[in-house]
Amino acid sequence: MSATNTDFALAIEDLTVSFDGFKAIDNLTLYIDKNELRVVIGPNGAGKTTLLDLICGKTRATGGSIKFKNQEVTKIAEYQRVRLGMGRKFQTPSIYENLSVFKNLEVSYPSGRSVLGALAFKCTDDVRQRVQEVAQDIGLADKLQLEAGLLSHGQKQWLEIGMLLMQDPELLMLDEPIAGMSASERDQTADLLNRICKNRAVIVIEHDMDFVKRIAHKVTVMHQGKILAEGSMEKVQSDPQVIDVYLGH
Ligand SMILES: Nc1ncnc2c1ncn2[C@@H]1O[C@H](COP(=O)(O)OP(=O)(O)OP(=O)(O)O)[C@@H](O)[C@H]1O
Repeated sequence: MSATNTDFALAIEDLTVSFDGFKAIDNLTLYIDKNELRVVIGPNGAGKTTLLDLICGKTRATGGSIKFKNQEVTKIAEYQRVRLGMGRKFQTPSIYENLSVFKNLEVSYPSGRSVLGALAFKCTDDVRQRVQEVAQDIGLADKLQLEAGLLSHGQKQWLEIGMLLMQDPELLMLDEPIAGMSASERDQTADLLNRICKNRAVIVIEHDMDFVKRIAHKVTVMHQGKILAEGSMEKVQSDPQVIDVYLGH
């Protein structure tokens, strides 16, 4: 396999990052297909969050390469990666609590991204239509006029995913999306993720194995900054090394 293959949404090769000599990501190679939902699992400190930090540009790699849609992005800034079509959701929601759900989605439309764009921004029919589509996807179509601060914890997480979807990203990264959610919110989040990975690649970091089973096309198991195992849920679950370092605990 080679990163010249244009069929990958994301091609990561020999990626390394050192913090004061400690390799949090150690020569890691990973390929994500278009429209693939990949779940990354592994014990605490395995390097999962650091991997997403490197992909989105929050942290700079010490070595190796990250290609997004066959374009080298390893050295470009975080905002430039967003413009190319990457979206990253962090664990704490960053919604505008005192604006309506509609407004939260509207201000996330790409033309509002620059200061000039935001000043000149008009809520056209295109924007309204996009807000409606995204609201359907995230299950908040009947909550558009509600103040976002009044949503439940789970609904706030979905709204934040919706704000990323407004930009129609081709790669979406989610770090523990069901943390703190009720059982029914977890079920709905699984359905939501299964819906939104139809048009884009999605990488999810998750610890809840029942949830992983419901969403993963493929699972990558990380350990000490490297990939320990990769493949279907069944394959990694029955891998003795994975049971030893992660699932058996
Ligand atoms: N900026 C940094 N400076 C120094 N060390 C760091 C930095 N970021 C991460 N690390 C270290 O890198 C290792 C991997 O951390 P990371 O948060 O990526 O693990 P993780 O797999 O996401 O763990 P968890 O499941 O607990 O979130 C840890 O040992 C962490 O202490």
